[in-house]
Amino acid sequence: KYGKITATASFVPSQIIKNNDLAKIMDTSDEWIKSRTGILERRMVTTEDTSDLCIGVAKKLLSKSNVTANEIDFIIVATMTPDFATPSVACMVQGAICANNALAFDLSAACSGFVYALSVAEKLIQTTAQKGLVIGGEVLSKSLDWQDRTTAVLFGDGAAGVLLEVSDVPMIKKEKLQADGTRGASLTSGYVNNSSPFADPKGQISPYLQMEGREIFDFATRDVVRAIDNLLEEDKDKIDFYLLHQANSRILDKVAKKLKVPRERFLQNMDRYGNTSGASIPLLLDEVVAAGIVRLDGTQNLVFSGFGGGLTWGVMQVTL
Ligand SMILES: O=C(O)C1CCN(c2ccc(-c3cc(CO)ccc3Cl)cn2)CC1
Repeated sequence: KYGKITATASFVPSQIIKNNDLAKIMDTSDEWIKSRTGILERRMVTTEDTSDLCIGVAKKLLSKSNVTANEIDFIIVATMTPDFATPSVACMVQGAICANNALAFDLSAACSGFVYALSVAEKLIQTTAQKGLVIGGEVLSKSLDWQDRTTAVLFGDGAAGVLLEVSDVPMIKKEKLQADGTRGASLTSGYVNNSSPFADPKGQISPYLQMEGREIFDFATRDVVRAIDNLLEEDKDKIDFYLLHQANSRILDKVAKKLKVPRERFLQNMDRYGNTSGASIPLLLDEVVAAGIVRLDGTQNLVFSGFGGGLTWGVMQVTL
């Protein structure tokens, strides 16, 4: 028994924020953002929260397939920006679509979240489950320090996901999920300071996203490249498309070069969405499936690779 992606869907806020919209409120420019990241615009919520975006994805996945909500056995949401610590976004989705037979939990692996979640979901199918939803969803705009131009311009809001159903054909050919907590301080977000009347109010830690950009950039172009190389070995040329976490187009340039793979095999849409962390890979997948570039007919070999906070990184070779 294996998991197979039988549908993809995405749900993004309607508000588009262009680079020049940011240049109006902080000391940055379209030129800087475009040249250093490849980002031209991104979506930002007005009133929606992560649960709203993920519920939108779930509803679309059900309507695109002939699967009913009570047939869903599990819902996993990969997010680093949940509405609440509890209830999980996954539980909020479960309630909203009345998937009353589904277990539901959030998975916290930042930009590796979708790959981690897809791997875990596949294990549920290999043991007991038949059908489930794997969704990556973020409202990063609520985590950003809007006084810090080095991070505020990089991120966007959005959600996307897949319907996974049991199949006799293996989808995941190879996978490797990794973490390095000793480097976790390079990318932090969402710290909640203790405010108990009995606590010692030690130095307050910022609740906003903070990133050592150079460290993370180097991590992406070293550790992640090594992980992809080690996993694929001689399969590199068999891969039709690489769907990497959409953090920065210059990173895709460097990774393609180091892997000696044509750059055009590295699909991208961060130009229109920015870095949407756990949503970035499913958002890209849904777009290229909708465009007919990727087909869910078992004829194409893809690589999914997420990398980011934790630090975490994950590589998966799939045949969709
Ligand atoms: O060119 C410059 O000065 C700067 C240099 C730093 N840059 C970076 C650095 C790191 C990331 C990034 C972030 C995450 C978090 O999801 C994950 C993975 C990555 Cl590789 C994105 N951009 C932007 C342009």
